[in-house]
Amino acid sequence: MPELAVENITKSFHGTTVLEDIDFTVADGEFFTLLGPSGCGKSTTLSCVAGLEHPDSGTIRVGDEVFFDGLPRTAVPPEGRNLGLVFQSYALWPHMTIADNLALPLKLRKVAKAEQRRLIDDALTKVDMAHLRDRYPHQLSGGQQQRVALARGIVYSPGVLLLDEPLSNLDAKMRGQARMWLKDLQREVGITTVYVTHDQIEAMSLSDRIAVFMHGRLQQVGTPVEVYETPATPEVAGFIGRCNLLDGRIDEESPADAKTLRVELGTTGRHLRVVRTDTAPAPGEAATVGLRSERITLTDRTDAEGDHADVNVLRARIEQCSYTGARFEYVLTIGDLRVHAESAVRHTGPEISLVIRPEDCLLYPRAT
Ligand SMILES: Nc1ncnc2c1ncn2[C@@H]1O[C@H](COP(=O)(O)OP(=O)(O)OP(=O)(O)O)[C@@H](O)[C@H]1O
Repeated sequence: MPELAVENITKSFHGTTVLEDIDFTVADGEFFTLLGPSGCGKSTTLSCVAGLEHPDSGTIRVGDEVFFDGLPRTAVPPEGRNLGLVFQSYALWPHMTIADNLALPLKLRKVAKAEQRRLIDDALTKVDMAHLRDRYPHQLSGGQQQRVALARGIVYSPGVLLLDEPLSNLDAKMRGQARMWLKDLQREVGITTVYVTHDQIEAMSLSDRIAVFMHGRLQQVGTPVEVYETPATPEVAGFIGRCNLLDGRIDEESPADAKTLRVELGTTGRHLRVVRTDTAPAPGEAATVGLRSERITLTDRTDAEGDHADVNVLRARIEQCSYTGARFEYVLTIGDLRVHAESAVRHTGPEISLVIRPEDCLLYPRAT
């Protein structure tokens, strides 16, 4: 299966731009996720790949086969694209048995009867539903209906599987289980998959690579580790995981040649030493520091503030502490800055020390 390429697509609805210059490629067999908050354009992008919507410009192709081209205008209809589609609503026909629901796309493709039976059994076996082939959709649980919808998406061996929030109707526990078998299924079938979700845990645990969308633009494409460890923008850092975004200014005294920079934190009069990056703002310029809540170490010790053998130590006040079972989540204040932190240990405060490694601080120019 050649790669799926989405090249510079733009799309407006009623004069409002909802996709701006979206550009990515999905490799053969890859699990590729479009992730972002509600309304950022994920589903519209998927619909453009499926042929249910047409971009205003750009190109969508699989290898040399062009599905859409703005110039000259080419638009292959959805049924000509050989894609498997599974949506949040399972869209199974209620008056048909599970086997008949799967037979429908095969009949449309004029597959011989005996072959239909073999393909249906094969697809239902893959999702562990072969024993329920003669039931009707209303006789199945939500999770079982979702498996059937997936079996129907792969029964005719499409070139690419497009999944739009397929697990979002399931409860939290079922979603966790469904994630695991979906990943196993995708590996077993080896099918190129484009997956839409606003759930970062789902994206992180399922994907080979993630495309992070915000306001109709692609912010970053990378592996789960890349988007988590080196988010391209403060927005990506803030969307994936729990990340404090602290406004500051690069200290005028920061030496230009050192590996680290000092950032004055807002108006607190406190400083944080952070690792210098290629895109670091110059001394005196406004900066945003991203600090993941789980990378902050909390200690009751009353170490003096400042640099301590390669770590920062800051004193803070505990404003709130919530017990979530696995850990305690804290809201802390450093002067007028609010910081979220977490720990496996209960600290009663009211004063506490934060230990922060410079390499755990993400540094960005502050957006004006
Ligand atoms: N048919 C349409 N007509 C007008 N506006 C639309 C249409 N479809 C989508 N939009 C708008 O385009 C923007 C992107 O919508 P889209 O459904 O792609 O977002 P999304 O990221 O998938 O969000 P969600 O996670 O809530 O489904 C939104 O502002 C939406 O209101």
